[in-house]
Amino acid sequence: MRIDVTDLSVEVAGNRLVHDITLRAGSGRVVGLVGPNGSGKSTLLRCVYRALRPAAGTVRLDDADLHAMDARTGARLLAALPQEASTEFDFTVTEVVAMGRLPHQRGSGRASAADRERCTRALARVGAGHLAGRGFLSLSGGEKQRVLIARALAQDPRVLVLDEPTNHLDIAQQLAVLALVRDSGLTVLTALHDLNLAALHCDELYVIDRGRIVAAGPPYDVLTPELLAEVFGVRAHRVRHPESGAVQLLFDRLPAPAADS
Ligand SMILES: Nc1ncnc2c1ncn2[C@@H]1O[C@H](COP(=O)(O)OP(=O)(O)OP(=O)(O)O)[C@@H](O)[C@H]1O
Repeated sequence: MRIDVTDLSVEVAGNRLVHDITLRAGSGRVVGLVGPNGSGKSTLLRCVYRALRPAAGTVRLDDADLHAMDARTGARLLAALPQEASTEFDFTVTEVVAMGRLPHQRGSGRASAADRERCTRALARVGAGHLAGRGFLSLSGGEKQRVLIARALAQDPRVLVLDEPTNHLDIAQQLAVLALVRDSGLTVLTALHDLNLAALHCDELYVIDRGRIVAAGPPYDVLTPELLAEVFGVRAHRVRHPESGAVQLLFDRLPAPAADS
């Protein structure tokens, strides 16, 4: 299933934070959204997963307008990992993951054996099966993140929208989660801070700066030293991974501008 964002603008409290964004994640593609702090990544993604309504423009899944769908239909197609997921109550891990099944349940809303099986499998896929009986609030940041990814997988969506899925994860878990996301075969739109992880795991990248898309394409074409200086204010040197050949970046601070004499 394809995600098409067309001419999307988003306003929060009367401020336009995201301007005229058009992007596409083709079916089964992993598309990364990168940009400096405060550039609008979360605001854009929140509108894609319907926590915000667009001020203008559309988000479509194949040809269906996501913001015109009822909540249950939308939740069967799209699962999200928000950046700051708050669970106010101390649910168990099993209960949190089971929330992912709600869009599929009718009537009593009771989980079936098949629902429970899906939840167990989703937890196992993120290596968190041993946490099933724990209280969610007692988990470490990385453990919480994995449980929330399991909830999104248990939702059995066609499309995943992820805001910083590697937050709080150690390096082994970062690589494991991104490999899992890739291997899911789902269409993925994900914000990532780590440009090297983005280069390794994404088919295409969109770069957002001050609420506007400023570059798009395959990682090697997008992550140029010129763009990284311009948008992120860093000096970057590109190398090839010695085994995979993937582009990787080495960073330095840009030299300070010469003082006026
Ligand atoms: N409710 C709000 N009212 C006013 N400004 C807001 C509000 N929410 C977000 N902003 C501002 O909008 C801009 C974009 O925020 P957003 O969270 O989308 O950026 P981001 O790219 O996800 O940042 P980060 O990488 O730091 O997570 C920021 O300058 C932020 O301060």
